[in-house]
Amino acid sequence: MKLLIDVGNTRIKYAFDNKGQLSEVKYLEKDDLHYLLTQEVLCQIKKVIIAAVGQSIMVEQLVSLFNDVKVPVQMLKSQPSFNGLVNSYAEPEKLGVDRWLAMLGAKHSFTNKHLLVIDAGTATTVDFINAEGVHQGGWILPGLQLMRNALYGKTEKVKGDEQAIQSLMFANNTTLAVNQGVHAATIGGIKQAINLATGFAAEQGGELVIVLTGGDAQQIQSLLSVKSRLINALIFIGMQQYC
Ligand SMILES: Nc1ncnc2c1ncn2[C@@H]1O[C@H](COP(=O)(O)OP(=O)(O)O)[C@@H](O)[C@H]1O
Ligand SMILES: CC(C)(COP(=O)(O)O)[C@@H](O)C(=O)NCCC(=O)O
Ligand SMILES: [K+]
Repeated sequence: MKLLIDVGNTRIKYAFDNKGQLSEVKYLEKDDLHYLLTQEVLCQIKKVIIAAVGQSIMVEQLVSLFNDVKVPVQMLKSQPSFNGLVNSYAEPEKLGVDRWLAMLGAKHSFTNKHLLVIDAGTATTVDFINAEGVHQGGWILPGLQLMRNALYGKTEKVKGDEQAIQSLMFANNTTLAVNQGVHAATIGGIKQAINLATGFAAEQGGELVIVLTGGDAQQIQSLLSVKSRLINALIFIGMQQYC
Protein backbone atom coordinates (compact mmCIF):
# COMPACT_ATOMS: atom_id res chain seq x y z
CA MET A 1 0.00 0.00 0.00
CA LYS A 2 1.24 3.49 -0.85
CA LEU A 3 0.41 6.69 0.97
CA LEU A 4 -0.12 9.64 -1.39
CA ILE A 5 0.11 13.17 0.04
CA ASP A 6 -0.85 16.42 -1.71
CA VAL A 7 0.43 19.49 0.12
CA GLY A 8 -1.41 22.59 -1.09
CA ASN A 9 -0.97 26.12 0.21
CA THR A 10 -4.13 25.84 2.34
CA ARG A 11 -4.63 22.18 3.14
CA ILE A 12 -2.87 18.83 3.11
CA LYS A 13 -4.81 16.00 1.49
CA TYR A 14 -3.97 12.29 1.48
CA ALA A 15 -5.20 8.99 0.06
CA PHE A 16 -3.99 5.39 -0.16
CA ASP A 17 -3.21 3.42 -3.28
CA ASN A 18 -3.77 -0.27 -2.71
CA LYS A 19 -2.69 -2.22 -5.83
CA GLY A 20 -4.14 0.48 -8.07
CA GLN A 21 -7.29 1.01 -5.98
CA LEU A 22 -7.56 4.59 -4.70
CA SER A 23 -9.11 5.22 -1.28
CA GLU A 24 -11.25 8.26 -0.58
CA VAL A 25 -9.39 11.58 -0.22
CA LYS A 26 -8.97 12.86 3.35
CA TYR A 27 -7.85 16.20 4.78
CA LEU A 28 -4.89 15.79 7.09
CA GLU A 29 -5.76 16.78 10.66
CA LYS A 30 -3.17 16.76 13.46
CA ASP A 31 -4.48 13.47 14.87
CA ASP A 32 -4.25 11.76 11.48
CA LEU A 33 -0.45 11.80 11.65
CA HIS A 34 -0.53 9.82 14.88
CA TYR A 35 -2.92 7.40 13.19
CA LEU A 36 -0.72 7.07 10.09
CA LEU A 37 2.31 6.42 12.26
CA THR A 38 0.66 3.65 14.28
CA GLN A 39 2.35 0.30 13.84
CA GLU A 40 -0.78 -1.18 12.31
CA VAL A 41 -0.97 1.34 9.45
CA LEU A 42 2.78 1.87 9.08
CA CYS A 43 3.60 -1.77 8.45
CA GLN A 44 1.23 -1.67 5.48
CA ILE A 45 2.75 1.47 3.92
CA LYS A 46 5.53 0.47 1.54
CA LYS A 47 6.18 3.95 0.21
CA VAL A 48 5.06 7.56 0.64
CA ILE A 49 4.67 9.79 -2.41
CA ILE A 50 4.50 13.54 -1.79
CA ALA A 51 3.52 16.36 -4.15
CA ALA A 52 4.06 19.71 -2.45
CA VAL A 53 3.63 23.30 -3.62
CA GLY A 54 3.56 24.91 -0.17
CA GLN A 55 3.96 24.57 3.59
CA SER A 56 7.68 23.63 3.39
CA ILE A 57 7.96 23.29 7.17
CA MET A 58 5.16 20.71 7.24
CA VAL A 59 6.76 18.90 4.31
CA GLU A 60 10.13 18.72 6.11
CA GLN A 61 8.38 17.36 9.20
CA LEU A 62 6.50 14.74 7.20
CA VAL A 63 9.67 13.62 5.40
CA SER A 64 11.64 13.35 8.63
CA LEU A 65 8.82 11.44 10.36
CA PHE A 66 8.75 8.83 7.60
CA ASN A 67 12.58 8.75 7.43
CA ASP A 68 12.64 7.98 11.16
CA VAL A 69 10.44 4.93 10.66
CA LYS A 70 12.37 3.93 7.50
CA VAL A 71 9.48 4.26 5.07
CA PRO A 72 10.82 5.47 1.69
CA VAL A 73 9.57 8.87 0.55
CA GLN A 74 9.41 10.03 -3.07
CA MET A 75 9.00 13.75 -3.78
CA LEU A 76 7.34 14.42 -7.12
CA LYS A 77 8.30 17.18 -9.54
CA SER A 78 6.86 18.32 -12.84
CA GLN A 79 8.72 16.73 -15.73
CA PRO A 80 9.36 17.70 -19.37
CA SER A 81 7.04 14.82 -20.36
CA PHE A 82 5.49 11.73 -18.81
CA ASN A 83 2.90 9.14 -19.90
CA GLY A 84 2.13 11.08 -23.08
CA LEU A 85 1.72 14.47 -21.37
CA VAL A 86 4.12 17.18 -22.61
CA ASN A 87 4.95 20.13 -20.35
CA SER A 88 4.98 23.54 -22.11
CA TYR A 89 7.21 25.34 -19.59
CA ALA A 90 10.74 26.14 -20.82
CA GLU A 91 11.77 25.18 -17.27
CA PRO A 92 9.43 22.21 -16.72
CA GLU A 93 10.14 21.84 -12.98
CA LYS A 94 8.81 25.36 -12.40
CA LEU A 95 5.27 24.27 -13.31
CA GLY A 96 3.45 23.58 -10.02
CA VAL A 97 3.51 19.82 -9.45
CA ASP A 98 -0.19 19.95 -8.45
CA ARG A 99 -1.01 21.39 -11.89
CA TRP A 100 1.11 18.69 -13.54
CA LEU A 101 -0.60 15.90 -11.60
CA ALA A 102 -4.09 17.31 -12.18
CA MET A 103 -3.32 17.28 -15.92
CA LEU A 104 -2.01 13.70 -15.73
CA GLY A 105 -5.16 12.74 -13.83
CA ALA A 106 -7.40 14.42 -16.40
CA LYS A 107 -5.55 12.86 -19.34
CA HIS A 108 -5.89 9.43 -17.74
CA SER A 109 -9.63 9.98 -17.11
CA PHE A 110 -10.47 11.32 -20.60
CA THR A 111 -8.18 9.94 -23.32
CA ASN A 112 -7.76 11.73 -26.65
CA LYS A 113 -9.82 14.77 -25.63
CA HIS A 114 -8.85 18.41 -25.51
CA LEU A 115 -8.82 19.16 -21.80
CA LEU A 116 -9.31 22.35 -19.83
CA VAL A 117 -8.19 21.54 -16.29
CA ILE A 118 -9.25 23.91 -13.51
CA ASP A 119 -7.95 23.52 -9.95
CA ALA A 120 -9.83 25.87 -7.63
CA GLY A 121 -7.68 25.89 -4.50
CA THR A 122 -5.68 28.65 -2.79
CA ALA A 123 -4.99 29.80 -6.32
CA THR A 124 -7.32 29.00 -9.20
CA THR A 125 -5.24 27.44 -11.95
CA VAL A 126 -6.38 26.86 -15.52
CA ASP A 127 -4.43 24.61 -17.89
CA PHE A 128 -5.16 23.55 -21.44
CA ILE A 129 -3.88 20.28 -22.96
CA ASN A 130 -4.68 19.37 -26.56
CA ALA A 131 -5.91 15.93 -27.62
CA GLU A 132 -2.29 14.90 -28.37
CA GLY A 133 -1.41 15.51 -24.73
CA VAL A 134 0.57 18.69 -25.34
CA HIS A 135 0.13 21.33 -22.63
CA GLN A 136 -0.63 24.63 -24.36
CA GLY A 137 -0.11 26.68 -21.18
CA GLY A 138 -2.34 28.07 -18.49
CA TRP A 139 -3.13 30.79 -15.97
CA ILE A 140 -2.76 31.36 -12.25
CA LEU A 141 -5.48 33.48 -10.62
CA PRO A 142 -5.99 34.24 -6.95
CA GLY A 143 -8.46 31.73 -5.51
CA LEU A 144 -11.86 32.82 -4.16
CA GLN A 145 -10.69 33.02 -0.53
CA LEU A 146 -7.50 34.81 -1.52
CA MET A 147 -9.46 37.45 -3.49
CA ARG A 148 -11.79 38.07 -0.55
CA ASN A 149 -8.85 38.27 1.85
CA ALA A 150 -7.05 40.74 -0.42
CA LEU A 151 -10.11 43.03 -0.25
CA TYR A 152 -10.59 42.64 3.51
CA GLY A 153 -6.88 43.20 4.14
CA LYS A 154 -6.33 46.28 2.00
CA THR A 155 -9.57 48.23 2.52
CA GLU A 156 -11.15 49.79 5.57
CA LYS A 157 -14.85 49.38 4.92
CA VAL A 158 -15.05 46.16 2.99
CA LYS A 159 -15.90 43.37 5.39
CA GLY A 160 -17.92 40.20 5.11
CA ASP A 161 -18.04 36.45 5.29
CA GLU A 162 -17.53 33.70 2.84
CA GLN A 163 -20.84 32.62 1.38
CA ALA A 164 -21.92 30.04 -1.13
CA ILE A 165 -23.22 31.99 -4.10
CA GLN A 166 -26.32 30.99 -6.05
CA SER A 167 -26.30 33.83 -8.57
CA LEU A 168 -23.90 36.26 -10.17
CA MET A 169 -26.35 39.19 -10.07
CA PHE A 170 -25.31 42.72 -9.04
CA ALA A 171 -25.44 42.96 -5.24
CA ASN A 172 -26.69 45.61 -2.82
CA ASN A 173 -24.78 44.91 0.35
CA THR A 174 -21.05 44.67 1.00
CA THR A 175 -20.87 40.96 1.81
CA LEU A 176 -22.74 39.93 -1.33
CA ALA A 177 -20.92 42.51 -3.44
CA VAL A 178 -17.60 40.89 -2.46
CA ASN A 179 -18.79 37.31 -2.69
CA GLN A 180 -20.61 37.72 -6.01
CA GLY A 181 -17.80 39.93 -7.31
CA VAL A 182 -15.03 37.40 -6.70
CA HIS A 183 -17.17 34.60 -8.11
CA ALA A 184 -17.99 36.71 -11.18
CA ALA A 185 -14.29 37.49 -11.70
CA THR A 186 -13.42 33.81 -11.47
CA ILE A 187 -16.26 32.62 -13.70
CA GLY A 188 -15.42 35.42 -16.17
CA GLY A 189 -11.80 34.22 -16.33
CA ILE A 190 -12.89 30.62 -16.76
CA LYS A 191 -15.31 31.59 -19.56
CA GLN A 192 -12.43 33.37 -21.32
CA ALA A 193 -10.39 30.15 -20.99
CA ILE A 194 -13.31 28.10 -22.33
CA ASN A 195 -13.53 30.45 -25.35
CA LEU A 196 -9.83 30.04 -26.05
CA ALA A 197 -9.92 26.27 -25.57
CA THR A 198 -13.04 25.96 -27.75
CA GLY A 199 -11.18 27.86 -30.49
CA PHE A 200 -8.19 25.48 -30.29
CA ALA A 201 -10.50 22.45 -30.30
CA ALA A 202 -12.43 23.74 -33.35
CA GLU A 203 -9.16 24.34 -35.23
CA GLN A 204 -7.72 20.93 -34.42
CA GLY A 205 -11.00 18.95 -34.38
CA GLY A 206 -12.21 16.83 -31.48
CA GLU A 207 -14.13 17.23 -28.28
CA LEU A 208 -13.29 19.57 -25.37
CA VAL A 209 -13.80 18.35 -21.79
CA ILE A 210 -13.74 20.78 -18.85
CA VAL A 211 -12.42 19.13 -15.70
CA LEU A 212 -12.65 20.71 -12.24
CA THR A 213 -10.99 19.90 -8.93
CA GLY A 214 -10.02 21.67 -5.67
CA GLY A 215 -11.76 23.04 -2.59
CA ASP A 216 -13.95 25.49 -4.51
CA ALA A 217 -14.67 23.30 -7.53
CA GLN A 218 -18.26 22.57 -6.55
CA GLN A 219 -19.08 26.27 -6.11
CA ILE A 220 -17.57 27.05 -9.49
CA GLN A 221 -19.31 24.14 -11.21
CA SER A 222 -22.69 25.27 -9.91
CA LEU A 223 -22.16 28.69 -11.51
CA LEU A 224 -20.82 27.51 -14.88
CA SER A 225 -23.39 27.42 -17.65
CA VAL A 226 -21.54 24.76 -19.66
CA LYS A 227 -21.09 21.07 -18.88
CA SER A 228 -18.07 20.21 -16.74
CA ARG A 229 -16.76 17.19 -14.83
CA LEU A 230 -15.80 17.45 -11.17
CA ILE A 231 -13.16 14.97 -9.99
CA ASN A 232 -12.19 15.51 -6.37
CA ALA A 233 -9.33 12.98 -6.53
CA LEU A 234 -7.86 14.33 -9.80
CA ILE A 235 -4.37 15.03 -8.37
CA PHE A 236 -4.30 11.59 -6.74
CA ILE A 237 -5.26 9.91 -10.02
CA GLY A 238 -2.22 11.71 -11.45
CA MET A 239 -0.08 10.57 -8.50
CA GLN A 240 -1.10 6.93 -9.02
CA GLN A 241 0.86 7.02 -12.28
CA TYR A 242 4.04 7.30 -10.16
CA CYS A 243 3.11 4.34 -7.91
N1 LIG B 1 -13.14 23.34 4.95
C1 LIG B 1 -12.38 24.12 4.20
N2 LIG B 1 -11.17 24.52 4.65
C2 LIG B 1 -10.38 25.31 3.89
N3 LIG B 1 -10.73 25.76 2.68
C3 LIG B 1 -11.92 25.41 2.17
C4 LIG B 1 -12.80 24.57 2.90
N4 LIG B 1 -13.90 24.38 2.14
C5 LIG B 1 -13.73 25.06 1.01
N5 LIG B 1 -12.55 25.71 1.01
C6 LIG B 1 -12.03 26.53 -0.11
O1 LIG B 1 -11.08 25.73 -0.76
C7 LIG B 1 -9.85 26.43 -0.91
C8 LIG B 1 -8.73 25.46 -0.65
O2 LIG B 1 -8.84 24.42 -1.58
P1 LIG B 1 -7.73 23.29 -1.68
O3 LIG B 1 -7.98 22.58 -2.95
O4 LIG B 1 -7.67 22.49 -0.45
O5 LIG B 1 -6.43 24.23 -1.78
P2 LIG B 1 -4.88 23.94 -1.76
O6 LIG B 1 -4.66 22.73 -2.64
O7 LIG B 1 -4.31 25.18 -2.35
O8 LIG B 1 -4.46 23.72 -0.35
C9 LIG B 1 -9.87 27.57 0.09
O9 LIG B 1 -9.19 28.67 -0.41
C10 LIG B 1 -11.36 27.84 0.27
O10 LIG B 1 -11.77 28.83 -0.65
C1 LIG C 1 -0.12 27.99 -8.71
C2 LIG C 1 0.02 27.33 -7.36
C3 LIG C 1 0.37 28.37 -6.32
C4 LIG C 1 -1.31 26.66 -6.98
O1 LIG C 1 -1.20 26.15 -5.67
P1 LIG C 1 -2.44 25.74 -4.76
O2 LIG C 1 -3.56 26.66 -5.05
O3 LIG C 1 -2.80 24.33 -5.16
O4 LIG C 1 -1.97 25.76 -3.35
C5 LIG C 1 1.10 26.20 -7.43
O5 LIG C 1 0.80 25.32 -8.45
C6 LIG C 1 2.48 26.75 -7.62
O6 LIG C 1 3.13 27.21 -6.69
N1 LIG C 1 2.99 26.73 -8.89
C7 LIG C 1 4.32 27.19 -9.23
C8 LIG C 1 4.26 28.25 -10.28
C9 LIG C 1 3.70 27.77 -11.61
O7 LIG C 1 2.95 26.77 -11.69
O8 LIG C 1 4.02 28.42 -12.63
K1 LIG D 1 -4.67 23.85 -6.26
